Amino acid sequence: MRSKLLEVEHVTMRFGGLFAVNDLSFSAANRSITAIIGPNGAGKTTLFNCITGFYKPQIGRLTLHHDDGPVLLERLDDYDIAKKARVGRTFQNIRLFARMSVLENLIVAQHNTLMRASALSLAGLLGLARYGKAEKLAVDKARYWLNKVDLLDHADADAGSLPYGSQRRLEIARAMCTDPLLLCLDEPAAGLNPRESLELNTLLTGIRDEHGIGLLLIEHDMSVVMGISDWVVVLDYGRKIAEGTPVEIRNDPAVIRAYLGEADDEDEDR
Ligand SMILES: Nc1ncnc2c1ncn2[C@@H]1O[C@H](COP(=O)(O)OP(=O)(O)OP(=O)(O)O)[C@@H](O)[C@H]1O
Repeated sequence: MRSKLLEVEHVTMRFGGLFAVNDLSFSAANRSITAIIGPNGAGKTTLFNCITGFYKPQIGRLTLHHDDGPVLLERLDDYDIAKKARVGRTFQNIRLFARMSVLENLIVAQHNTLMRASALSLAGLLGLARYGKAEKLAVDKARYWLNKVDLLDHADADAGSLPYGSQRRLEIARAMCTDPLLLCLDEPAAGLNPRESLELNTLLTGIRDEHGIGLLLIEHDMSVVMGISDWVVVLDYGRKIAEGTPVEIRNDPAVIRAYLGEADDEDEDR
């Protein structure tokens, strides 16, 4: 069943006099893919940075609905947003540990769980059973996600040596290893060729359908947005100008105007 997972209420983020996000409200459901689209500079990444704790919005509320109650994201420190609120993220510019192996990148992502099991490393150092079990689970989970993103054969390669499209998939696997309830993806299709974009669509719909989490997606590639989104929110100059299903958004005059930069009536009258 789809229920409200993320609620964004009247969020405003200003940089000096510039309203990067301006009185923005919408919600994203669990078990669904919500795309945030809009022209360059519309405020999409700033919104992600507010959700993931990199920025604190000056106004507004960001609520993540867990089974056992709501979590107010803007009140948490950024590291707690991943750990306690269970919000995962990938970045516009890939941020892997390039000199670590593909598998190691996924183990490091689970460092919180391993640290807990090691009682802050003493048990780990002593090789206690609890730590050994947690370590095995971490490796199993890493291998599960490597298989999902078709990188199991490259587990021992340096992450930095992978082709670009594979690094993008590895970033998604790394985020999934943290067991997020909400996965925020910042332009996951950037730089992918059409075949890789199609594979990405399959991966993301699989995550939605098999793992039952919510995905929030910033994306310029309309084949991805229109192909896999359940709901689309459109921003322009920090404000929401439309939201709806992909079909509704494709035909929305305000959206077409924002993207094509059509002259408004005032300009036409001159
Ligand atoms: N740290 C900052 N300081 C000042 N202005 C900023 C900062 N971050 C973003 N902005 C401005 O806020 C506005 C929104 O930027 P943002 O990066 O959120 O847009 P975007 O929709 O993600 O754009 P793109 O599609 O190009 O990535 C832009 O005008 C940008 O220049």
